[in-house]
Amino acid sequence: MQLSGNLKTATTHHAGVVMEDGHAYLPGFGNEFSSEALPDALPHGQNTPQVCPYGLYAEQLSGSAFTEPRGANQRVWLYRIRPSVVHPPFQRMEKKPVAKKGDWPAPEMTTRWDDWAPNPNQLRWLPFKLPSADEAVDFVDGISTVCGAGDCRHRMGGIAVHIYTANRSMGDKCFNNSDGDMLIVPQQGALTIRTEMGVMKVRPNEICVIQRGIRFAVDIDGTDPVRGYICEVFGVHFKIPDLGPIGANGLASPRDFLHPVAAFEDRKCEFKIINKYQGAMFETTQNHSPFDVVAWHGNYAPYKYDLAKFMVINATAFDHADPSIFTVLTAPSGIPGVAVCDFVIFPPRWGVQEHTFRPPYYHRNCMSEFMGLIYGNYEAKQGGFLPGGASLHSIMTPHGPDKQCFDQATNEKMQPQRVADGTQSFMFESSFSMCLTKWGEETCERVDPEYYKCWANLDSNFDPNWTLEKSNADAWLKKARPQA
Ligand SMILES: O=C(O)Cc1cc(O)ccc1O
Ligand SMILES: [Fe+2]
Repeated sequence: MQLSGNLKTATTHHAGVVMEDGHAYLPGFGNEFSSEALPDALPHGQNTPQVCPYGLYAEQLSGSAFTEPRGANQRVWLYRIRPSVVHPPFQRMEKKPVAKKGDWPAPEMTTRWDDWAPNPNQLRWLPFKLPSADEAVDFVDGISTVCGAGDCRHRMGGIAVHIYTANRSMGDKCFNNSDGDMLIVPQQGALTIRTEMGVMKVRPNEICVIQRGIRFAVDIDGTDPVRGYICEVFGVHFKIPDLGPIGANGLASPRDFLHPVAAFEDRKCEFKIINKYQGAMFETTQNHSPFDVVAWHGNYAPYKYDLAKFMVINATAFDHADPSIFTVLTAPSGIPGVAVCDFVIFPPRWGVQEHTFRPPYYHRNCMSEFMGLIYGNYEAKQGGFLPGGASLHSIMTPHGPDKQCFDQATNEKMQPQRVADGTQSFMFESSFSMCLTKWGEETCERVDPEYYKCWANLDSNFDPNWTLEKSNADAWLKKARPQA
């Protein structure tokens, strides 16, 4: 398969499974993979022979401390044409000038959380602006930070939520994020992502994770603008959640996580490496492609996942289950059950509960909830929350269904009905109290000042003369005990 330049993919027993996007992948969450683009490029029986096959260099990329327990230990061995260290020194990148053309706001990626004042209000963003045709913006140049918290300089964890927009491919330029793992959620337009481990195509309603330090370049089809969301986590890695009483099957299945197969290019060229290190951007230009890994083995590799494959588990009798039942991936903090980030989706499904206010309940949470919409609409807000937009309900910030949703859900006939058909919304739920950035609250010019009004007409329905007998409210409980 010819992918770009003289990129060659695996042709051996490590060839992976060719999926309908035309690329080959290695399935299985957390597996130990082996992949070689040329036969016998992986050394047999050892990692570092005196001379590697094909004259390749062996290089280890560690995603965990050497001494972490086996279940948490992540590393990959790369067999490459040149070691990554062959590059001129990185230079600090100039701050980008404010965009003049169109009304697309100049992007700003940051991990400085104290530059902007806190705001405890409910926030909603209209769809983030896309670059106009006369602005050439690639994926890494088009990233802006909306909110986040925590420190990328230690392993205690942290989170940053970014929006990306782009209308150009990165070409001979790649991104090396030294700070965190990136969960990328395309909302508009497909991404073809070249990585050191191979190529992945990620379309809207698919997501991918590219771990810290893995070099990657994002290409797009033509110049149609793309947009999406990124959740960057510091010091931790995403994993699929434990299932507890659900059993051995359900939610996201390990076999549906797809990793690229080895693909390399042996190309002399001016190749720019962008390095985000301690929140600052650096660049260098080397004289060859960094995508020169002929073979690799290990368990530290990017992956993609199709959200349509999520096996939904939900309440089938009464009441509304907490959204944790929809967790696709979790980046755990050190505290049991507490996440740096849970990636939660609200997938199409049946709603069948009876005697129940079916939409999300009103609540205040000790977690931050950042939501995005890939397509369609969100079940608790039929209007205003639009694809490519977002909302943030911060720690202890009250929120819940809007007036229209409340009225509908309190009057609707309790029969099975499809929920969220033709839609896909998601949430980055974090135990961190996230700070807004200047870009997020001001520069992007997308904060909807009217948001609070969607709850304003939720009037009192209080009836002091209400009685249990008159209301017959417990009839359904009695029905469940016919012998009594
Ligand atoms: O606030 C939201 O819309 C997200 C959410 C959904 C849900 O089903 C229950 C709780 C919750 O926070
Ligand atoms: Fe919520």
